Amino acid sequence: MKWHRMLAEACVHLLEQVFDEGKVLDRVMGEAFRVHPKWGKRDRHFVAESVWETVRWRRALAFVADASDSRSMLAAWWSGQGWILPDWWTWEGASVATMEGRRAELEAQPRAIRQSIPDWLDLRGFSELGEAWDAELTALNRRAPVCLRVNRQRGDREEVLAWLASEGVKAHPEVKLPDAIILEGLLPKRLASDGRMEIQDCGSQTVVPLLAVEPGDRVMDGCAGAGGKTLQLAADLAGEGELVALDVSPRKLEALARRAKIAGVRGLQTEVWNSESYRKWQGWPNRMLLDVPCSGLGTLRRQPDLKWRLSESTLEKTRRLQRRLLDEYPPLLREDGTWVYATCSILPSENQGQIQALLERDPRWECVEENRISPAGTGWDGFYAAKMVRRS
Ligand SMILES: C[S@@+](CC[C@H](N)C(=O)[O-])C[C@H]1O[C@@H](n2cnc3c(N)ncnc32)[C@H](O)[C@@H]1O
Repeated sequence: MKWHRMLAEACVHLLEQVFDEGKVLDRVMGEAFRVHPKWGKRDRHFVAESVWETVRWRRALAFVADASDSRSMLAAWWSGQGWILPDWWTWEGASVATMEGRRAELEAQPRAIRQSIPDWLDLRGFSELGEAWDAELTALNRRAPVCLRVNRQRGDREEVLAWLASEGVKAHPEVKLPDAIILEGLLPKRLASDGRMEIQDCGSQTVVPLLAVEPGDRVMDGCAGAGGKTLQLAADLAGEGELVALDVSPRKLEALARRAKIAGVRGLQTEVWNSESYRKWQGWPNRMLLDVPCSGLGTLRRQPDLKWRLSESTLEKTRRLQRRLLDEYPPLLREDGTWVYATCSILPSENQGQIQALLERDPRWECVEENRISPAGTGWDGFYAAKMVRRS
């Protein structure tokens, strides 16, 4: 292991932005790579892995180091990799030898420490999921591979796999899903915006098929964001039918429009949700996706900083928004319409709990199918989707 002092110090600076300033890890890393174009592949790998894994294992590393400052936690992470720390690396916490002993004690610590999550979240998860919570946390603490969804409008999976192989990218199909490819490394940046495929986790790819969109449908994506699922809906429409993507964020809709152009999507309208939207779209869609804002707990593998930013009060605020969207959007549907409620959470209070509560306050609806993607059961991100129709 060859140490570069500037890179090690950069890790501290990045961790402070995440832990002390509450910044989003993914953005912090993206910005760091942008302002340090001279960092080579190995440098970037060292910084990304050190920072990412220290964020993921923050609490466990603080236990091992017996201190919670970033330098100590990094020392705990690096020494845990078997690396000999350089003399110039100083930290407040335990010595490397003491850390060895404390590492051996980690398994006997309470779940919140060994699985590295805040106490309130551990209580919440256990109260909702019971014994299954521990296994879900284990799965959510693993590193996630890059998953792709083949854009069927631009080619089939075999063609994309052959093309990736010709570009030197190792990949294999996910046999349980029709369009999914799992990479055995990272996707080179120059291939990412090709339009033949989108980066989309396997769990996420299970939501849109539940809506059973067919060419000719009028589809509304009510919380489209930057359009991961809108593009999948467009592929199901195969250029026949209409698709409107709504969101409260103009910035996300602009990103969606850019992605849609690259993917060759036709007939897509985007609209920032406003006071007129409700009247304008009344009775228009026969298919609707409501991929609502949620805690994002099912995606902790990909955004481990989330667990340090969430709180019981933000969770409650999110659940209130989910309830409001469940009341506001589905009445827009045509009489014979079908809609799907989805989250990337594994908490029943954001999932089946919201659907149950809706059925109690509005008996017009009926849930005809549910899909719960457990990270422990699948190795994918956690998702929930409920297919809803009007009660006959
Ligand atoms: C889970 S994200 C959507 C992710 C997206 N469907 C995808 O697959 O990439 C939820 C989205 O709901 C949006 N949102 C929040 N409040 C909304 C509202 N009242 N109406 C429409 N969208 C809203 C957020 O801006 C966010 O982009």
